[in-house]
Amino acid sequence: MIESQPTSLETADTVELTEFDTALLAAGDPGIVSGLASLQAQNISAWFGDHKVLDRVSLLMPAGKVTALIGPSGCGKSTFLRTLNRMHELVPSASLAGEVLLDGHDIYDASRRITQARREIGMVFQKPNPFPAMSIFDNVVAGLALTGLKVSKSDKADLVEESLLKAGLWTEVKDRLRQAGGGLSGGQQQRLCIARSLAVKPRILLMDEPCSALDPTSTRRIEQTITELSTDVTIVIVTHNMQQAQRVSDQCAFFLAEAGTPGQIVEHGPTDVMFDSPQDSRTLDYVNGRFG
Ligand SMILES: Nc1ncnc2c1ncn2[C@@H]1O[C@H](COP(=O)(O)OP(=O)(O)OP(=O)(O)O)[C@@H](O)[C@H]1O
Repeated sequence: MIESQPTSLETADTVELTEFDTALLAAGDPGIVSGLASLQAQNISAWFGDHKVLDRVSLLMPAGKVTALIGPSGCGKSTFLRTLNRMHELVPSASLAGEVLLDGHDIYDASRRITQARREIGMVFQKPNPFPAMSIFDNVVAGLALTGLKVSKSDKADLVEESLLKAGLWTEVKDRLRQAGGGLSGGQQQRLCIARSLAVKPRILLMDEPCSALDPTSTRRIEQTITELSTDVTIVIVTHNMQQAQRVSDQCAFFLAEAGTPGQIVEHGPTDVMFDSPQDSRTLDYVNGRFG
């Protein structure tokens, strides 16, 4: 089959909530379900303008497991991650081919709304990005309005506690919930961002190098949080830290873009196999730090 680049992003959609979205969400959209889910990328290709950066990448990210995306700089890991919750299309020149199945349903299907994908598939970024002047409490619930979810005032307090507990931050902040999020340490801010993502009850959590701006102690605390979360939410994490991939992930996918070609997955499999006895010598060289 010859693959052609889409002339425009057929997935182009508005990020703003329409009245229709808000009404459906408030009414309890039957299309939005909760609970553990798998994510399956099928033949994902991605472009920025004419520059093809991913070539027919397929990967199953099983429910309740942590999948680590590893590989040298520029091989398309972050781009791939951003195709998994429809963030790639926010770049004006971006285009995409392929499917991303959330529990078997394509998130790019024309009948599905972009807000639904964003609610079910949350994301935590490299640099902690809480709203600095906003209170810790308000930071946690900030995502509710953006995804159109309505929660009563009394339920909000429970949701804040539950989300901070899951993110491993509750005991450190429970007595200062009304203080500004910007007053927390970098590691605490990142756990606050995790709590904010968890408050909308995502089924998948995407994490793009979530510890790269943190010290070793904060990094270990986030890794512990990732391990605890994986019973509730399927996690996909991009990391350059091979020890971290070994510590937190159940399976790894090794990406490579050789000699200017678009990124592809060289191989993927259980983390211990990928580190101890991978099939491809390039994987062995990479995980042993011989390049990248
Ligand atoms: N917004 C953008 N516009 C144009 N090109 C981009 C954009 N973002 C990424 N690219 C290009 O896409 C390719 C893949 O980049 P990407 O950030 O996905 O790789 P990566 O493996 O995540 O790299 P790193 O590990 O350094 O973060 C690179 O060639 C990069 O220059």
